[in-house]
Amino acid sequence: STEVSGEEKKRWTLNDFDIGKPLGRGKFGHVYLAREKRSNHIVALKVLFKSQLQQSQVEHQLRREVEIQSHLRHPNILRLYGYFYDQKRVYLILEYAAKGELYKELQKCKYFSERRAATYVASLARALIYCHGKHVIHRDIKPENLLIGAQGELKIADFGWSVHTFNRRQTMCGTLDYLPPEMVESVEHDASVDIWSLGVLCYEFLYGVPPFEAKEHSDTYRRIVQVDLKFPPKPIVSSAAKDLISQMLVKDSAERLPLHKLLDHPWIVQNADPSGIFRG
Ligand SMILES: CC(C)NC(=O)[C@H]1CCC[C@H]1Nc1nc(Nc2ccc(C(=O)N(C)C3CCN(C)CC3)cc2)ncc1C(F)(F)F
Repeated sequence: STEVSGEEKKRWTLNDFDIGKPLGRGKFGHVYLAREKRSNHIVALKVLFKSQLQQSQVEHQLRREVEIQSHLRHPNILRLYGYFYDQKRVYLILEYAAKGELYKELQKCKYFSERRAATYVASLARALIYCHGKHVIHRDIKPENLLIGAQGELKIADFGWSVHTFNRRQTMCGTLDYLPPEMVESVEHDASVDIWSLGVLCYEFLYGVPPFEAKEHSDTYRRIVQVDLKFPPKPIVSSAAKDLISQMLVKDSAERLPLHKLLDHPWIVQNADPSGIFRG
């Protein structure tokens, strides 16, 4: 039937929630632990100030983030249950990730074991395969955008930079001729941008620093476009891991290792926990 379940139609308000401790600051406001009164469901409530959103002209980006993330259902993608707003703020009702922010965990550990890194990379690859299957590219895979669930599983969050690519041919019934430049350009990159970012993330999980880091932005830019990939002698990392990273950090996007092939790579097969949960 066309009837949607209550939750989609539901008009949320602040009165539906008991607000708990602050979890920290996001880009445009604070995030609080909260409990939905009727269901006692624990959520994270991200509060964004309209004034700041307007200043930074990110309203369209936020609308796209909400539209995209609310339709994605995957164990390694943070759920967006809904949103509401009042005079001054927009509230996002998000899944609560009990074990917090991955980048803090990486800072604490300096770098991860090969088993932990492979388990995380495999679960992210599965989440990205799911996204790409829905023509969604995340475009901003990095430690700051990853959270850890109660069982230690990774959750991709913050789809602020994601785009919904459509096959222009289907949408434009065959001809591209009538597309203005900005629409043709809008998807100049394809899903393989996420493969590159996952390769950078894998390197950072294992070495504690990203591969093309440099003091000046211009130097980082040059190292990226030249794919100036070097593996330091310490910490000691297996050649299988270096082989996988080398197959992902390839300049020609068509040559990057496809995500489904990543899941069959020896380093992943030998090190990743199939459940996506790192048990230490
Ligand atoms: C992806 C995005 C870019 N990042 C964010 O939005 C950030 C901005 C602030 C918080 C986080 N957003 C979320 N955080 C959680 N869980 C969480 C976070 C932090 C801790 C933690 O370590 N403490 C409270 C510690 C406890 C100990 N004290 C000392 C320090 C803080 C524990 C659980 N779940 C959902 C969200 C979400 F995303 F839904 F909002």
